[in-house]
Amino acid sequence: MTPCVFLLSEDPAPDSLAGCLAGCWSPTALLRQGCELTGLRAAWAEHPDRARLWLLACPAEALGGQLQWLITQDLRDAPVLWWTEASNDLGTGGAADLESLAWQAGVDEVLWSHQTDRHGRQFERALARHQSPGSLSAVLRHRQHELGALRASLNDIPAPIFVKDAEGVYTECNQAFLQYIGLPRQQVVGHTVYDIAAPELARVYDAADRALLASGGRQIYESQVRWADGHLRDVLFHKAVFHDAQGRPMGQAGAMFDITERRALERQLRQQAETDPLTGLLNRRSLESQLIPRLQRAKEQDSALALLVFDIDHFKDINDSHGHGVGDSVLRLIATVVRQHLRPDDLFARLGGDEFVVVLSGVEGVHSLAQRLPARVAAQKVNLDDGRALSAQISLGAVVVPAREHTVDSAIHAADLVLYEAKRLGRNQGVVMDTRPSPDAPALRAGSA
Ligand SMILES: Nc1nc2c(ncn2[C@@H]2O[C@H](COP(=O)(O)OP(=O)(O)OP(=O)(O)O)[C@@H](O)[C@H]2O)c(=O)[nH]1
Repeated sequence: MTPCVFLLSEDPAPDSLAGCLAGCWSPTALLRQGCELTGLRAAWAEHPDRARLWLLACPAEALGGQLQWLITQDLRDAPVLWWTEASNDLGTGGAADLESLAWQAGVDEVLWSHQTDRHGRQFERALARHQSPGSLSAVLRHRQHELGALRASLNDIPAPIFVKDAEGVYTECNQAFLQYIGLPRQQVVGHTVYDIAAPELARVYDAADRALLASGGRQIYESQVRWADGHLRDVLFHKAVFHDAQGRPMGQAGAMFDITERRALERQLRQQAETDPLTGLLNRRSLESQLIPRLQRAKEQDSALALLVFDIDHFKDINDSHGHGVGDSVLRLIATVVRQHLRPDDLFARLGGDEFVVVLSGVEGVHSLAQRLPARVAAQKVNLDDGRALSAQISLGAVVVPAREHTVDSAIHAADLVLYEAKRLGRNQGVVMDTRPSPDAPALRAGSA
């Protein structure tokens, strides 16, 4: 049966194509895009029983437009072959990319000009492949259409999406994924995470992939991904295993959600909720939440807790004489000075106003610290606007108490009582009360700066 070939082409069609077609198909069956639409429709309707085929001869940029035109004219019910000139510098990868692009656009088969001979055998074989409904080619065409449509939809989704086989080789990904990691498609599809990510991150992804394949089902986890600009971003992965007809895992598909900004905001909110904004120290609430488990551990080990409470002497006078701004500077300076004398595991909090608490990670050194801190604080100066300098002093009460006898509040209260004692003794000094049941433990020791 003589095929009815509808050629959509630049006008005129390339000579090389015309030459090829002349060998096999009647030129009367060729139509050009420039022809009258009514003429084209008439020609289309005239041959309903003959094998019909669209032959597009256009540059890659025009392909999508031509296919779209066929669809909008309701003329897209015959196979579409795309005849194209392969430029010499395209290379194998470039040709594969172009074919993939053509399939995504809805082309059934790509015919390269250099492969078509002057007798048109290429065209005949392609026609035979595409006109037999049960042929492998028709099935493949159907699949390619589906795949093309799927790829087009995946590319419309803003979240990066990827598909891997059971060996962890990427078999598909969308445009957002390529943009996210900053790699071209050919460096991703056909490769594994070890080819596209730094080894330490690749190991994390690979372990998660293996765990998911072993367990089946779905997986949601957070990890970091190096973005195209080189920065690490926080990413939430949603992944699922897919199976073949026999239920064997074939691979996994995943979507990535960038949660970097959300995590940063959470960190900021958590920090605001846990710290005193003026000094950056822990606030009362987070001191309690960190001290409760520490106290519990000390109880289990039947050990002691060393806790210091201090406040600024006559702080109200500083505020009244120099203003709240200077008072704030004094609070910040004292926080900085005291922090320099603590270890990383010590807890340091501003309870409110001019009252601070330190919980030492061990009891040793509490006496020397209690005596040293008032002297160190008194030695510091806050510069005033008028050129003068102001120094502040603190009074400090410290307790060493058996953990089993105390709650957080009672331990702070015990230290508060010792602080009053320091004030009563003349301020600007630290006093320590050790209530451990030890015969040689000194009950009360005071020291001034
Ligand atoms: N600048 C400043 N002052 C504060 C802040 N919070 C509380 N205050 C002030 O701290 C002062 C605490 O005063 P008092 O509790 O009377 O203590 P004091 O004057 O240090 O007296 P003694 O403790 O007996 O030496 C008050 O004037 C509060 O207004 C703050 O965040 N910044």
